[in-house]
Amino acid sequence: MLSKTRWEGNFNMKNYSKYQKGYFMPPKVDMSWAQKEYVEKAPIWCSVDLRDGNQALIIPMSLDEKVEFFKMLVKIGFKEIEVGFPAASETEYDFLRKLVEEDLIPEDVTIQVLTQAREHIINKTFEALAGVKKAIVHVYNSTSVAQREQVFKKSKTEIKQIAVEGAKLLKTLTEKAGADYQFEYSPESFTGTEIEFALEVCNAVIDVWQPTPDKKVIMNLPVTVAMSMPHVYAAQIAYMSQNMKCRDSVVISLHPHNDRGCGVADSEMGLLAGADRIEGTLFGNGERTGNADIITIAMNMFALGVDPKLDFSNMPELIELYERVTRMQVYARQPYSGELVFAAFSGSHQDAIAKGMNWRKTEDSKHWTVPYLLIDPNDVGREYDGDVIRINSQSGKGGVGYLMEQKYGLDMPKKMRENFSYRVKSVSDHKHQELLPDDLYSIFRDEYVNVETKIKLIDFILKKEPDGSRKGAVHLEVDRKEVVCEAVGNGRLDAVSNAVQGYLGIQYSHLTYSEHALEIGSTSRAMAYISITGDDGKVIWGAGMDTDIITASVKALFSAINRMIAVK
Ligand SMILES: CC(=O)SCCNC(=O)CCNC(=O)[C@H](O)C(C)(C)COP(=O)(O)OP(=O)(O)OC[C@H]1O[C@@H](n2cnc3c(N)ncnc32)[C@H](O)[C@@H]1OP(=O)(O)O
Ligand SMILES: CC(C)C(=O)C(=O)O
Repeated sequence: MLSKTRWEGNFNMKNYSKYQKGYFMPPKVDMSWAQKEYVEKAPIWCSVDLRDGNQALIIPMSLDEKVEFFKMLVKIGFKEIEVGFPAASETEYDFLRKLVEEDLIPEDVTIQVLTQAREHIINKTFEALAGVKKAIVHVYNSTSVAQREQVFKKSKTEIKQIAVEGAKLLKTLTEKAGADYQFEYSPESFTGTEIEFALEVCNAVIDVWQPTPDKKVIMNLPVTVAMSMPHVYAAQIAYMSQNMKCRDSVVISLHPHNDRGCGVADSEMGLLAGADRIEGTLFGNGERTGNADIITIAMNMFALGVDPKLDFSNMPELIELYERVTRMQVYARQPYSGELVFAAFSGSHQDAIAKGMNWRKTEDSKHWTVPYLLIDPNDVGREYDGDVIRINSQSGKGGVGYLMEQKYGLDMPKKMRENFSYRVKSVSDHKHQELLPDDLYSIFRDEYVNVETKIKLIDFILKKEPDGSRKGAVHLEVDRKEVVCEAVGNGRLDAVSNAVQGYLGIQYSHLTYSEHALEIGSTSRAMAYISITGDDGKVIWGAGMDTDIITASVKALFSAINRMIAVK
């Protein structure tokens, strides 16, 4: 958390005229891509976690941490991985060497390295690549108005020359190494560059590299800093895609940062507008507000029925590793991965989810349509019990009942669920905290099951009369004194009920009753639920648990009676 003193100063939100549009619309704007509804096929994914993500960390990853992260990226299914900026530091350099020397790069994975378009940095990068036969060498220089004026203090021609010289050096050194490297160029700060100039620089680099459809180059058009709404970026991508030289020999790649919170939207719209490849990171880690979150882009495809060709089925494992090695945190509401993204605390959501889940069981529906859940949490390794229905004072009977049924096999009557859920809400409200399933079970057990505060069942013997009624005796303990009462009734429960009402001088009506087995087998127990209505009209619920079903029902009755007496 930022310390309070950091916030002292003169802030002026009225000063918005200080800001102006820093992006450039293409000379011809084509928005036909906006007719497409969704991204129909997985792009080429390139993880830049180990470079862009890593360079933004307070403490960059150690060598071992980078190796662990790399293995996870491979497991997820990335085929292109930017492993670092080998000229940046010893760790970056050594990491690349370790991958090579310990043969950690699978056959079907291509590593990528980043270099500035500066001779000594490129030389150092190639030194680090010694012995690597297949790689993507990615060179960049800034082309934006601001960088030209303020940082490089160079003309457009000079800036283009930096790119061209860098491109030439990559070609020369690759030929010298006899390697099969693919080339990538980024007009860094593309979003602040006049679009025609960006195109001119890219085309000049293409002229140097002379790609063919069999040997494509990658032109990466980064949102180094997000400056516009996503449709503007997409219009820029459409223009670049339509006007770039040798388009069939060029892979158009996107690398959106998230300054405006639109990294994912920029990526998706850019793909619709003609891009082929996405550079991004897991959970959107990266400079400032981060890079585009590849998990979200991929899972958005998945949620529309498209195979994203990346596997996020074990999100909890991924989060554990990511948080440990980056020392960052996955935000609780991060799409698809945050702790709370499948959680429903509010009653009406829980009720709809519980009904939706039950509907799926009976309807055998092919497509996932459960309300409030975009995807099935199970698909990304999340549990319905602990992750979806979560209980606090906003919860309702639907969710509470669903949890009690799923977790403990307790199928309470609907009205009892309601009664219990109000009890649960009250506990949560007063404690001001979330309640876990075990807390719910404790409340249920303490409040409703085998309650013996005033009267306790010791035994009962009832015989069936020729007319079908029951007659006999009930052995009770009342206020710790043993008593035996005569019992007569239509059935066993009715007989016991009549005996107790007579002995205690109380009255109630409208007895409702239901029961079910708790476990299957010889040692199985039964659970019975009973409600009684007092002469004040109040409905009181009780539950009884026993190995014998009749005893369970009598205990449920006694629970209800004891609870009724307690509130009087
Ligand atoms: C948007 C992005 O994320 S791009 C990637 C950024 N990532 C990083 O910078 C992390 C790794 N970088 C580093 O470790 C260091 O910057 C190094 C080792 C690469 C270079 O270090 P240094 O040369 O000491 O410093 P620095 O990067 O500040 O160099 C600045 C000089 O390079 C020039 N420069 C910067 N980027 C480029 C580029 N892409 N191409 C050509 N020249 C460049 C600047 O104009 C400046 O020139 P000047 O010395 O004439 O003023
Ligand atoms: C090097 C480039 C692609 C970059 O990281 C950026 O522009 O954000």
